Amino acid sequence: MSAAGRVLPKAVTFVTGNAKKLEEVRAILGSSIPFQSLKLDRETLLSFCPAASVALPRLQPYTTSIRSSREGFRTRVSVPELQGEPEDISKEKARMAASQVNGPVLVEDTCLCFNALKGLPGLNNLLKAYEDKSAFAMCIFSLALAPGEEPITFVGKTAGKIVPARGPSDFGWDPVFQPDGFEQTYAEMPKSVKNEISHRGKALALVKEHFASAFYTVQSDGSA
Ligand SMILES: O=c1[nH]c(=O)c2ncn([C@@H]3O[C@H](COP(=O)(O)OP(=O)(O)OP(=O)(O)O)[C@@H](O)[C@H]3O)c2[nH]1
Ligand SMILES: [Mg+2]
Repeated sequence: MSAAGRVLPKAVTFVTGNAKKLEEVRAILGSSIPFQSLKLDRETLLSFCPAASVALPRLQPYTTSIRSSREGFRTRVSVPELQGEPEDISKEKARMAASQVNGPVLVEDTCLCFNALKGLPGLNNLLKAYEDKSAFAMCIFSLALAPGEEPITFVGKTAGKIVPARGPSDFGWDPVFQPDGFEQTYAEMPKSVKNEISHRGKALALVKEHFASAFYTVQSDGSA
């Protein structure tokens, strides 16, 4: 059955505990799709989603607490961190979030992949042992239109290399990732340039295409 023309009960909720991600998603999406944002803590998420307590052990959960002042939040937030294949993680996040929000949600999972290694603290030291510094940044968005519905995924990848840190250090590994074809790291380049060529920008271009072809409409009482 096609989802085209489907009426959504409310605007899509982008669920994340990461203020920097939200900032970029807002800048990239603009008003192209109807969305709002929500920070969810792990306990709330789990309490609304009994199925998650079954799903989580399968994906080996652990909790990461973010000291939010670094990311611009006033309170300490705790978001669920799952381990597994990136696409599975992203989909699982979407399932849990859709149950909690009781409506359409968009989530994302991001990783910096260096051969078999993912973005780790002290990456440069770790990579000293390797001649090949090539890497790619990957972003997987998952859209769940309703609780219990199989999420749709959108993947964006940007190839580059790991370099000694350059530029502002307010967003994760941005200072050590230099995309191919550029002399600047993600952290050094203007935000508009990063958003155009980034893993996140590419994945969101697919999300936008999906919305453009699916013709979703949001019920006029969008606050429901
Ligand atoms: O330098 C960066 N440039 C980026 O463009 C970017 N996107 C994500 N990250 C970092 O990668 C880790 C796992 O990300 P992640 O997907 O698990 O997100 P998260 O747990 O922070 O938030 P969320 O899961 O609530 O959405 C987190 O430390 C994020 O800060 C980035 N770092
Ligand atoms: Mg996370």
